[in-house]
Amino acid sequence: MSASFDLIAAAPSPLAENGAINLEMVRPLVDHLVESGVTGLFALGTTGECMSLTTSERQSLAEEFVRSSDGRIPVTVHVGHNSLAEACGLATHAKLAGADAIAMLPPCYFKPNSLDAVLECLRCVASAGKGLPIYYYHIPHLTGVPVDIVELIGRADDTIDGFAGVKFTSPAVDLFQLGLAEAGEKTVAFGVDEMLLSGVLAGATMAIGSTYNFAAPLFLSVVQAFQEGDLEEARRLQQVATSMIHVLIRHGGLGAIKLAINELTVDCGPTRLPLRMPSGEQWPIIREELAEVGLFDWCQGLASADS
Ligand SMILES: CC(=O)N[C@@H]([C@@H](O)[C@H](O)[C@H](O)CO)[C@@H](O)CC(=O)C(=O)O
Repeated sequence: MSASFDLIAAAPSPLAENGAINLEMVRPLVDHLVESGVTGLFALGTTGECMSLTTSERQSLAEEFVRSSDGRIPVTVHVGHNSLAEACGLATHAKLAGADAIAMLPPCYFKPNSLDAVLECLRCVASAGKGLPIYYYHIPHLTGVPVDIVELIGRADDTIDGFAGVKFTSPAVDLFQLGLAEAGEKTVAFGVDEMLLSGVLAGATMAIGSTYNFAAPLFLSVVQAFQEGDLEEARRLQQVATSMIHVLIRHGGLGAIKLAINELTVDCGPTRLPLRMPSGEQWPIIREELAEVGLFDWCQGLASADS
């Protein structure tokens, strides 16, 4: 690839069959991610089921992700929490654990009702992170906290030490903001895998997503085709990726994505309620549909994974 592009895997949190965190599977997962071509990992975010874990479990997993990476790829730890006090504690812990950056979802039960309130929360957590780069995690369709990210970037850049940019996981209608934000020289990490090419066209130079855990080669090919000026090939490859994601959404969304990660890379165990995972018996059907849309043509290593 000519220009640099950061494809970052939103890592699942490995759990044992009884639902307890499984620290032993973190290193095998990180080893796989390092080999897969991703340039970073995002721990304890949505894919990591952050809101279903206790603070102590999140701290233990954060430590193990950092230890397992051992400097091979940067580790960003999501620290957002409905309790700002807990979020600040997680931010300080991430700093002490050696994380490379942190990210913060806004509190989403008692929701900040203005950009000023969002910035106040971000400032608290940034300060607790003691200078760690911090990204605002913008996912309004799940948090119910709408933010104009161009305005947020402008205000945060001037007033919040360590502010590094936005993790932008928002429906298409906001996509125009991404291009404007990129112009502001702050990093906007695009978080909608099924629209990666649209994000790249809008100017994104970083993407964070769940399906990059097992399909990084396919998505890296999308970006490479675009950078080489072959828009038709980039669109064709994006269509394979989007069809793949559609299969997984039809079979259960994040639960099906974690099942695919388990079956195609490293076994990270079940999801925690309220998330549900398709049963193992479903996998041959899902795998067949993934093969039909061409996933395994682009991820050779996966084709050999046990069906
Ligand atoms: C709502 C959601 O889970 N979005 C995912 C996407 O990667 C998503 O799984 C993918 O686009 C398929 O819909 C990521 O943006 C989430 C993420 O990066 C994280 O785990 O924090």
